Amino acid sequence: MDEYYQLQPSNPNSYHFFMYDNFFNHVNFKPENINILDGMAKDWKKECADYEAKIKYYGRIHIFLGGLGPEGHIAFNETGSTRDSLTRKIDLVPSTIEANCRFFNNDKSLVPKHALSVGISTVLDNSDEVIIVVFGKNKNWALTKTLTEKPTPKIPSTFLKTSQNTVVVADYEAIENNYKHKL
Ligand SMILES: N[C@@H]1[C@@H](O)[C@H](O)[C@@H](COP(=O)(O)O)O[C@@H]1O
Repeated sequence: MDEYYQLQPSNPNSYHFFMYDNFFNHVNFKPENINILDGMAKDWKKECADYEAKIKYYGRIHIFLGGLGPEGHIAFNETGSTRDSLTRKIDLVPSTIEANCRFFNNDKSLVPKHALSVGISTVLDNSDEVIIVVFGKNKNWALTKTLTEKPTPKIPSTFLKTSQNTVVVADYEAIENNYKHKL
């Protein structure tokens, strides 16, 4: 769904590396059937447009499987992302850089400041099913807002409610919080 901008695929913190290390290296997918945004693309606009075109060419995505950012992002759709957003380059917000610096020796200066990401429309309008997994206490706020707020670009995950085909899977820590009474 997303990749850091200008981070080599061989970098252990890239989503390329993560996906190969945790999944693709253990299954027998044909390489030509693996499609991850190229964060190193010289022309990021073309890369993003080509990604959208490829999805349209194949018809639909059967399942999007993603997580939830601490301030309510889906993939890297940060605050301000609109319901009709498509694949594009995104400026990461401070809370995302803060949350992800745990993978970069806890050094915020090492976290890329931009990413390529599918948009909200890309996810919700092109898929049969969206599964969002939400684990941990630091997702309390975002999960509560996702479930209780009206859809708003301020918290892009609230747009999940505009699709009939979204399933949220959360652990107890993500649900049990100060906002529990509102759920
Ligand atoms: N770009 C990714 C998102 O796609 C992911 O949803 C989020 C939450 O990940 P996790 O569930 O591992 O906390 O982290 C990053 O910001």
